[in-house]
Amino acid sequence: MFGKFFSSKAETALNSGDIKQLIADTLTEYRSEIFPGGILPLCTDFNISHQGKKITVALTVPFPCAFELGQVADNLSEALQTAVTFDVNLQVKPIRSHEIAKVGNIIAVASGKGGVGKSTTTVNLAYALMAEGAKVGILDADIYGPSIPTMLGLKNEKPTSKDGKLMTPLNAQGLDAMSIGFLVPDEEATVWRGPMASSAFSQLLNETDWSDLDYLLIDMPPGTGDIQLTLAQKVPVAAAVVVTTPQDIALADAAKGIIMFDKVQVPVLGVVENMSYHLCEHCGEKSHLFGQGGGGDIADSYKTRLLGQLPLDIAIRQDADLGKSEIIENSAGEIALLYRKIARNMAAQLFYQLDNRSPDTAEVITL
Ligand SMILES: Nc1ncnc2c1ncn2[C@@H]1O[C@H](COP(=O)(O)OP(=O)(O)OP(=O)(O)O)[C@@H](O)[C@H]1O
Repeated sequence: MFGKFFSSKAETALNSGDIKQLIADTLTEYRSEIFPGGILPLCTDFNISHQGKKITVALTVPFPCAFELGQVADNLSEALQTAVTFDVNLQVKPIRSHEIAKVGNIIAVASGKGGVGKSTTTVNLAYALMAEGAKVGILDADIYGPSIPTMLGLKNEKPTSKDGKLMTPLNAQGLDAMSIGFLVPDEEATVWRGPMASSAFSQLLNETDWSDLDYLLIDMPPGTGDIQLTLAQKVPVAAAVVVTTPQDIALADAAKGIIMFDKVQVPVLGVVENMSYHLCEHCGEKSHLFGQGGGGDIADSYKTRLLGQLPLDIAIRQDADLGKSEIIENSAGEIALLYRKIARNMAAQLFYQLDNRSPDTAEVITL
């Protein structure tokens, strides 16, 4: 794209009109998994300004995508031999209306089978969405085995209340977090029966003073029984993501999860295949310990998509145990980038699946 433009301009220097056109063309013609129709047609605001040799492109986008926009800005800087920075304003539209103040889209993270890494994935996707530019909260609905407090490094913390009515969520390096594990000892919640567990969960959701959030991720209890069905029905969930591992038994349960959300008319954004492969730390060879291709097959069979695959990696397990996340600890590492890609896919899917209006084309404002 750049080559075509520059060769047509031959030896002449680019004026500010040319630069504006090049940036607009680049953003219009750019294609990727999350921008199948380009970037500019999705922007509700777009403005280019020059300060000396620096060019700032201000744009408003409907889902978080900081990493990809950063790459586009780098390519433009190189092509124009001038520093191009994007000033990104994120405006995520709430898809489903509900009464929970200040919360945008609620996304359930579910798994048919226990132990597939659902909570680990929820925490990392929450940090990944944040790294991509969104304001994010996490609500632990895994009443019978709340692991979120440990994974966020908040094991012995307790929420407080400013007004004696609403609880202030805990802050985990920028994430709003709430869990039954903050309020009652694990042994106590384990013996609760279905109705008590679901009313405790409703209270957590409704009586928390959430910050302004673009997304609230809910770590669902594993399985597809009554409690999961009740939660899926009662909570105003905009969409769901199903986490699985590639083993047949996990895939069969993941399918049940997709069917459950279908039944309650909650759209499934896609499947995340966790522990997909292991990379040998010596030779770098990829081995598929639990089988290959299962997540993609199940996504195809149930007309959803594979949002991404994550390795079985000791760093993921160690971080989870220590209340850390690769997205913060090693933000440029391969694992952090994989989670961020899945987070972008998930957010983009939510936008495309549920917002089928043909997007307005933003006007290009003069330099
Ligand atoms: N990709 C991964 N690589 C290595 N270890 C992982 C990975 N994902 C999860 N784990 C580890 O697997 C174990 C189970 O993970 P986790 O608690 O997230 O599963 P879960 O599906 O939420 O379980 P449940 O809902 O049944 O409590 C944890 O020790 C976690 O650190």
